[in-house]
Amino acid sequence: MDNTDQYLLNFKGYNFSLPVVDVDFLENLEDFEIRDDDVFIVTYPKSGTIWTQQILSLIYFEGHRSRTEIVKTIDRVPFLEYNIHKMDFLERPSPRLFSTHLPYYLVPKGLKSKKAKIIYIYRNPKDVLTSYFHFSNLMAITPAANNMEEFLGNFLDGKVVGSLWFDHIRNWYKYRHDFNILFMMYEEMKMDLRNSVLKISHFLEKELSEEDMEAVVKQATFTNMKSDPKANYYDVIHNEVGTRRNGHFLRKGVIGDWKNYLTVEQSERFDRVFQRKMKDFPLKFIWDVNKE
Ligand SMILES: Nc1ncnc2c1ncn2[C@@H]1O[C@H](COP(=O)(O)OS(=O)(=O)O)[C@@H](OP(=O)(O)O)[C@H]1O
Repeated sequence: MDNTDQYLLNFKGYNFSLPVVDVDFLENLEDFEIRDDDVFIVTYPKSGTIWTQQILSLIYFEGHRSRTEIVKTIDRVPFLEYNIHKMDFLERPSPRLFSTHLPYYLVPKGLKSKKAKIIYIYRNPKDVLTSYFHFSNLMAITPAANNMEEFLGNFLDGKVVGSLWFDHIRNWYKYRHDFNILFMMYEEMKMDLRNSVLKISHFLEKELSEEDMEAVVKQATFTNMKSDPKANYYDVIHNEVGTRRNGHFLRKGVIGDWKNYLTVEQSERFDRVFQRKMKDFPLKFIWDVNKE
């Protein structure tokens, strides 16, 4: 994977996906006008973005809950910096929902008015790494990850889209008081989806009826999303962006899959870096279904 330059665009110290980013848009991103009722999902890649896109669009749009309006999740909650459908964001009716992988220092400054809401989803980084490894082999727009050893090195060096996982989460947390932000953990969503949807809807000040809550939870499960063409990105990855092989964006959706892919040595190497970079970091991580 020594051809990363073909795939990465480093802009102001952060790596974007070169084939799908619009540099002119990035140049003006700081001044992108934020509305008070905008909602942003912020994630490091492979941490639960599509899942939260689905949850938010189900919370906000009756037509999505009832399955009467056929709009793909990616168009309901588009990526700010990867606007692959060239949507006119200024024309979008409120409330606008967005996704982004941006680091805290590159987001539009209007978010600092603390009116628009941000939901930051984080996931244990060994599962992020594992999910990312598979994603890199699947997608044509990322450098193929020849083997885990090589990918681990790139991940730990931040030579991937999203740059360093450690910096992303640490800084979003450090500067959290500058924003109106809720931190949610992928593993908690996995272990108690209902309660997580409740937390998210409280934060969004969108109280759901019992019936609507049921509909959201049911349609946001891994199994349901995997078989729902609006929610599983099938079209986006296979017919638009392009893949190298067969595979699904919704791969396994479990906690602790890293144990099937990292050797003991690789895991220990990861631990050493994690301990060094994350010491004093207050958020806890769940690495395994059985232990924290
Ligand atoms: N409903 C649900 N439940 C549990 N897990 C889910 C769900 N939806 C998506 N996923 C898993 O999230 C991983 C993809 O992460 P992202 O959506 O953040 O990817 S991306 O950054 O937008 O490319 C990817 O993880 P892995 O399966 O481990 O590869 C998806 O399967």
